Amino acid sequence: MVRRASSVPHLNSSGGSSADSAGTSGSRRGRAPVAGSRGRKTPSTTSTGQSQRQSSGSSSSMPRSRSLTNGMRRLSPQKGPGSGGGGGAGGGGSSRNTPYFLRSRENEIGSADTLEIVASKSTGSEECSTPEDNINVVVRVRPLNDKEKRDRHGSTLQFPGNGQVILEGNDVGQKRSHNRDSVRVFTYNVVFEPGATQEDILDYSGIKRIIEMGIEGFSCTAFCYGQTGSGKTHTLTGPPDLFVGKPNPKDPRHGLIFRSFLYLFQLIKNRKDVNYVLKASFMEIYNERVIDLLNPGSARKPLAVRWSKKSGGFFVENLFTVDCEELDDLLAVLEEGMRNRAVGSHAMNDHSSRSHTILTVHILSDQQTDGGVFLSKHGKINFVDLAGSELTKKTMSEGKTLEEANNINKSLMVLGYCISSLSDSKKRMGHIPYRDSQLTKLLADSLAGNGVTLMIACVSPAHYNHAETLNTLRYASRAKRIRTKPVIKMDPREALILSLKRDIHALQMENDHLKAALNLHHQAAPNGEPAENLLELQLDRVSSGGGIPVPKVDLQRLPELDGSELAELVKLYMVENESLRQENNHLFTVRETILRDQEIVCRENERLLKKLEDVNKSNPNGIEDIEPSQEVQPKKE
Ligand SMILES: Nc1ncnc2c1ncn2[C@@H]1O[C@H](COP(=O)(O)OP(=O)(O)OP(=O)(O)O)[C@@H](O)[C@H]1O
Repeated sequence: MVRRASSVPHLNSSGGSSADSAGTSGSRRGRAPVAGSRGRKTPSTTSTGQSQRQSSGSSSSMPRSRSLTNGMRRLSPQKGPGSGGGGGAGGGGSSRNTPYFLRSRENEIGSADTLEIVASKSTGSEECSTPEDNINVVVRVRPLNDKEKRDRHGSTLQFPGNGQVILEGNDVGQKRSHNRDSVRVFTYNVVFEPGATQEDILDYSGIKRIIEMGIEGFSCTAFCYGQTGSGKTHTLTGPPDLFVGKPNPKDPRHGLIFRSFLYLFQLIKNRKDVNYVLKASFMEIYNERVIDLLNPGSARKPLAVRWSKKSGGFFVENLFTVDCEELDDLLAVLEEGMRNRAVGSHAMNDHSSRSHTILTVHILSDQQTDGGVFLSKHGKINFVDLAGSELTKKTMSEGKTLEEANNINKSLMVLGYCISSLSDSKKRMGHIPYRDSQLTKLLADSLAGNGVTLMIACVSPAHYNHAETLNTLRYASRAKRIRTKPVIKMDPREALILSLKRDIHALQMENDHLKAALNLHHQAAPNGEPAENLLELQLDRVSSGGGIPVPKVDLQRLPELDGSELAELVKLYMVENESLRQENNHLFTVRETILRDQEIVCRENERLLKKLEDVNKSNPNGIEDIEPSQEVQPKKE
């Protein structure tokens, strides 16, 4: 049974979907990588150190099993249905009906349709922004697993619809107050019940909007948060056995990252007017050390996290960034990283992620604007799979696993502090402890800054996880209060030129419009009227006042210009701007004068008509002079 979102709230709890039941056999580690499993060519890789990227032609430094397409290519995608802004298969505009196990508040799923980019008007602006918005938070509830079913663990969650989830009961071991279970209601943008499929997450979580905005040049992040074993990795990548051997792209268990890649390529292929270059990196934060998952090396040497004055954010020095010319290249990055990430086993999850991972897709685009200026943007999408919070007593962690758990819990605690401070309107202006963990340093921009963020909170419905589920739901509620203001960051020189160009374009249009309007008046004016002479005179003055040559600029050449050339260019634009402004003011004055003259003529006409009427009235039997053309011809029978 499938219903539209608007009717969802009236329905009861879910039925399951077998399509999404995940197998858990196999291992992510210790298997031989499948080189060239997709028939790819040798990868071209670069390692980034902030803005300066070191070329790394050495094949020894390449990820072991990756086999990516060589070189960077500017795609010339073909236009097809759904092109232009990525509305195509996107966001909330899916043609499929909303499944009944998805509890959504109406209009909460974003898509590019709702995206309104507000270009800053001020000269020298470095950014295009959208209005301030809250972080989009959705909740996914996994099904009870076999063990939980065997042990007869009941569900502690209910789904009344309308984006709500009800948590019933008390923490195991806690005394019940007044013999009554407590009931807590939480509301999110969307709640995915246990029967939701991987495809539902793509269609209804808002990830499509994230991808569309990434393409538009925004910095976007999708992250999964939740206790260990709650389904974060399952949601983002699918079960681990998908990455063993040759992956089957049609497997319905593929997670959000795989599906997002497909969607991303579908969108950019439809944009004929833009050249795209994609690059990807994949890292993990393991015990507070950042490891490059595309180039871990045998020693798994950690990379440094540094502050960039230029971008005003943290970055990982010397992180590999792989050029991804084709979809297969991106998928190879995902597979390679999944094989290299740290996975362990404990009492609550056989394949527990022991690290936080961040897979980043950089989307560089070049688009020629109406004014002939090339506009380049750098959007990115981070997919963050957080390690799960865990109660070490429950997971029975010890030794290495215990150390990992402590680090995981510590960094999640710092993330919690940051989220809590950012969600408080007073505290958000104060100190936010981003620097206290590598994770928060690298997520700072996504959480507070100019990015677009989707949080998928994963929870278990089992009663014995009540405390952890409550924690996650509270965490998610807090995150929902965080407001961000997505901004496209641009090169300041490009932004300045673009802004001036935009002004000139608007003034030019105004100018054309005024001239056309004046020309109409000109034609309408009776011959010999003084207004015509005045108009000609004025228009002569206007056209002789212009004539400043419009400098042609290719933004790609901007970096080659030195300071004085750039200053000269900006000066020319400003002069042209000023001249157009003056010309337009002048045209406005001319128009005013003509309108005034017209009014005088109209009034004069009215006066004459009135006079004629009076004459006719005073001479009712008089013979009227009738023009020959106005004579009435006798009608022929
Ligand atoms: N929606 C789901 N449908 C079917 N199985 C699921 C679902 N979510 C999770 N699982 C299964 O539950 C188990 C734990 O999931 P997963 O490893 O994704 O949890 P996690 O939150 O990433 O845990 P950790 O933090 O320990 O890494 C896996 O066997 C996974 O396949």
